[in-house]
Amino acid sequence: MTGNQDDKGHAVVVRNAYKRYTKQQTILDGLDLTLPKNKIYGLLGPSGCGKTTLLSCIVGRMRLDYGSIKLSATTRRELGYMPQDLNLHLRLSIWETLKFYGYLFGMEIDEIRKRADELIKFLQLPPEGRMVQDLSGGQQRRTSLAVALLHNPDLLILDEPTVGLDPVLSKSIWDRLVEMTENGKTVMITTHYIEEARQAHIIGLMREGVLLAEESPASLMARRNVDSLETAFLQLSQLQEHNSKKAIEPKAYPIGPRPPVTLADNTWFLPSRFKAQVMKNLYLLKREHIFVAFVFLLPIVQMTLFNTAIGQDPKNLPFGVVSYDTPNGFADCRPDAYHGCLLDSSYNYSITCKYREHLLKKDFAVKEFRSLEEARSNVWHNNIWGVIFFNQNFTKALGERIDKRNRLDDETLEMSIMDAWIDLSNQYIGNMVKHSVTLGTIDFVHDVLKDCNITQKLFDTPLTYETPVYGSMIPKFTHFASVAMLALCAFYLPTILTASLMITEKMGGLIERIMVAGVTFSEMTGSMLVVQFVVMLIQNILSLIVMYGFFDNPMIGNYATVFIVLNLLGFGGMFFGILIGVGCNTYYMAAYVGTASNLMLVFICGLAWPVEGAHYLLKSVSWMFPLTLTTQGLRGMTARGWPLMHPTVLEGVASIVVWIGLFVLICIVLIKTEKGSWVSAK
Ligand SMILES: Nc1ncnc2c1ncn2[C@@H]1O[C@H](COP(=O)(O)OP(=O)(O)OP(=O)(O)O)[C@@H](O)[C@H]1O
Repeated sequence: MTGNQDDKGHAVVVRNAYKRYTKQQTILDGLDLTLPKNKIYGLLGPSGCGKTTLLSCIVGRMRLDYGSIKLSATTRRELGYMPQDLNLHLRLSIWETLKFYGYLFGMEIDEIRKRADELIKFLQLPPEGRMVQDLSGGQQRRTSLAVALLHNPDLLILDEPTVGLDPVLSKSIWDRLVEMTENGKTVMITTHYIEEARQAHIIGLMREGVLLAEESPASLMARRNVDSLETAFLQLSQLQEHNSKKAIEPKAYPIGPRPPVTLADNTWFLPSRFKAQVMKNLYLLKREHIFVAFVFLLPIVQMTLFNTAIGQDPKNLPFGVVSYDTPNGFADCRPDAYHGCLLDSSYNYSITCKYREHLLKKDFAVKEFRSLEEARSNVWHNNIWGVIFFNQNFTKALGERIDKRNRLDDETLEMSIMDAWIDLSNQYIGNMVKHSVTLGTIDFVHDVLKDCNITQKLFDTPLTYETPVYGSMIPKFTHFASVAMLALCAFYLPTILTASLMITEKMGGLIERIMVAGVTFSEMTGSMLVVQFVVMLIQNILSLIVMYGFFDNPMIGNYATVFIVLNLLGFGGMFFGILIGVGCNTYYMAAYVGTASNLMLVFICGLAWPVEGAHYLLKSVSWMFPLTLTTQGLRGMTARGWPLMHPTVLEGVASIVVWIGLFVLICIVLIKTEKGSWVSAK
């Protein structure tokens, strides 16, 4: 910020400051403020007049719309800030909080210990192991004040530090502030207790976005000829109201440069601040036993549920059989009796008994009906999934069909055919029933031919499927979807965790406070990534163990390379979570974005159904989405044993790397254009 020569010797100089949140209300209306060094400046004004807004702009938490702010402080360490709201991590103890902020300000542990002991005593704080959330409101505010005083800053900005304190403690705080100014410090303080501000060296009376007065309490009262600050303020307010009624032209709102408050250590990355953030994240994680257990249990539960609930063929489906070929129904079926070749003259049994055996082998719950009408009525009433019907003399007709083949009359051919009626309202079960009945019938015919020593191939379609090049002879849906499930979890579990952590910190104003302490976006996200990287590694290991160790999913590739690609997806998920955190200010919004994108990716990226089957327009853009190519690469690695250097796998890796870059880019654009932000205030 620029200033002139007169600004030398001043700790804070605000010139022609304008700020508004909405066009309807101007909060700072060309405000000028001067705070000389080594003084206490008491900023007073009615509730809602803009005191907090002004302080937020001074500490760099927000930016003016127009005007300038100059600080004598050149580094963040020289600035101490106590916001109006608590803005502290509730799940940290007093000591952990002080240690965290101490490290943020580059202090050594011995120094932090010494200052913490002194402040805990001075501010009468409870034992340092107590969590902030378990403190009373007053104790929380005192902890907040301790954080502002911890690093012994040259410039202290305190937003209502004495609210809710008993008068004795309040007085001792004021005494301490006076003492600090005698030792070269400067203090700016807001308070609702106007008379309390008598101890300030300068008073700024703020109203309707400007300062009505800026002078020492004594001269302020003397000039108005009153003996209380309250009365002086009242008089000035009345005068301002009178003058503003006379003003005819509304003032234009200026548009122009608004450089941010920049302090020397506002560098993009400082290892000490990064370390402090990592430490804080670990403290928080350590405290959340149940949450951590949940985070690690989630992939196990997801993978187990997926493998046990999805993709398995339904068993014991009720299926009807009507056989007019057995006069007394299946009661006549005696397994020892119907062995042998049905072409033999001694063969006197219904072959449909054998067919029933094959249906049972296909895990159908076979129900016998004596009439076709009754059976079909049961299909109609959803009691059975279908019915198969055998004509009278089916055994004889089948025997003739095998024996005579090309000399068969139409009637016998017709009699040797079974008819089936199937409920196809449920596509998956219907197809599965059809498939099982067909397979059962093929097995049955093979069995019959074998008993008669006739080569089975004679009655087969002229096509043989040899051992598959990749995959198993009977592919399962789970084999297709297992990789999709892995990819989805690897991407979304970190997304959920990152987005929720960011929004928690954002909503509590925590990010804003640590930002004032100098923490940058890269340090904050970097520290999150480090902690979450470990979480992600464990989650992905657990997912792989359950998916391939406990369940029979195809895995002929290299576990290490699959693991690497999964973790890349995890990084993609983390950066997507950061983007959600930057773009959304509430959990609701984040939940909607997360859920909507999840569903969209499942459909677009070929996770629930092969991309090859999608609409051609969708198919042509599907590859662009984050999970499509990477999942295809992973599928090739697990089911086909492709190495990391296989072109398709490399395409998948490149795709997620590009997406990570894109997420970072969008975050940066959102922050720079202030459309989204990693803090709530703007
Ligand atoms: N994020 C925001 N969006 C819109 N309006 C806001 C926002 N923050 C504050 N305001 C409005 O700006 C005005 C000034 O608020 P500010 O918190 O700066 O006042 P204050 O003087 O500190 O009040 P108090 O003494 O009650 O803390 C208020 O009318 C408030 O409603």
